[in-house]
Amino acid sequence: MFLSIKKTIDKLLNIGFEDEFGNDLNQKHVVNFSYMMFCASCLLMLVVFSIRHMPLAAIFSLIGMFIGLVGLRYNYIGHFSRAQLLMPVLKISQVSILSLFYFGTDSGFHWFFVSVIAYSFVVFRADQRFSKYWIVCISIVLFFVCELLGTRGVYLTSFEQRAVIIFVFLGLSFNFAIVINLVMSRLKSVNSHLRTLAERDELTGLSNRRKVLADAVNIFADAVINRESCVFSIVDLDHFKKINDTFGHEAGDLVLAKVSAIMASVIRPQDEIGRYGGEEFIVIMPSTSLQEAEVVMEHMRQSVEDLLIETEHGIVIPVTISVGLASIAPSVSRYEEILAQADKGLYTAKRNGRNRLSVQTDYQD
Ligand SMILES: Nc1nc2c(ncn2[C@@H]2O[C@H](COP(=O)(O)OP(=O)(O)OP(=O)(O)O)[C@@H](O)[C@H]2O)c(=O)[nH]1
Repeated sequence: MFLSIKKTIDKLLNIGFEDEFGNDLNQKHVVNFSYMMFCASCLLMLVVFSIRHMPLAAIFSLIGMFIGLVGLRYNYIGHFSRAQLLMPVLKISQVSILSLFYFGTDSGFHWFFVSVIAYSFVVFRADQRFSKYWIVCISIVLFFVCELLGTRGVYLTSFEQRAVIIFVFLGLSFNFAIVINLVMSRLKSVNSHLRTLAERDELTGLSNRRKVLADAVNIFADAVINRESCVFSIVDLDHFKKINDTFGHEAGDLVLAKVSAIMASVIRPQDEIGRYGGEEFIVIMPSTSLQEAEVVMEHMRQSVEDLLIETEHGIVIPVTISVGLASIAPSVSRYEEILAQADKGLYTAKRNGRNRLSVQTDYQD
């Protein structure tokens, strides 16, 4: 149930926004949330004033709610700056009027100025310092005005005033809980997006060099600790320069993307693949013997050879790969040694005519 409430709140806060990673998205969510809270409070006051037969105050609440909806709409249709600025103006007016003239300052209703200050710090960017500090200053001054004037609630009994204090406490807690939650979950999603960007190769969608080498370190360490076999393989597209020269760089990119996709689809779930650089890739196969690795890589070689890559002019580009393989050995203490060995295997495969595998076993070379 808690999850479905959270999902509904998330959906509400996301209305009007794509799941993007723009700078302002977090602020937009907080602005959305603030308007929703503001409209809900206006609705509540409308009910209270109607029950208490206070038509003028009820009309004010209605107008407040209408302006709140206008602000919400500004946010949805992209007038973010207007929405951003209108909110604190509304909130400051609402808190001042209700605190001074209705609830009385004994109710502590003016503590809601704290939420205005928090809003300013979350929503305004560094280049909007001027607005931010003005709003903060006005909120602080009005808070002290309320505190010093000490007006009594005109229409409230002392019991009702206590109820307002509890309402202020709960309202502020809810406000802070949601705003902090919004900021934190936004930070988390931006973080994971940045990590994906930092670890992915843009063209092929595979792990980039940094990520695949980090995987290599971890898999190598696990293999050493568990005394298991593991195989590193380096894959290189054959005559790729010729492909670029004949069909153009764009066609070359297309070939890289297609070959990467097919290679990623034929490796096993436990294997890791990444772009080492240019038209070179690394495949790491943990807990795998050389014979098993050969089967996987031969399947890959065949799948690439069978691949039909057509240019936009309908010309089929023939593409093959050469593969060097090397397995962990008792004498090896660094993963770079297996990689260097696999690279020797690749060199042999190229020298022997390309479109083939070459297993390198002799670390003495
Ligand atoms: N289109 C495209 N080309 C790239 C990219 N990265 C590297 N290249 C090209 O890949 C080519 C690699 O050429 P070489 O290293 O001579 O290798 P090769 O032509 O594949 O020859 P062999 O490896 O000996 O079969 C160079 O022309 C690079 O410009 C890329 O991201 N996109």
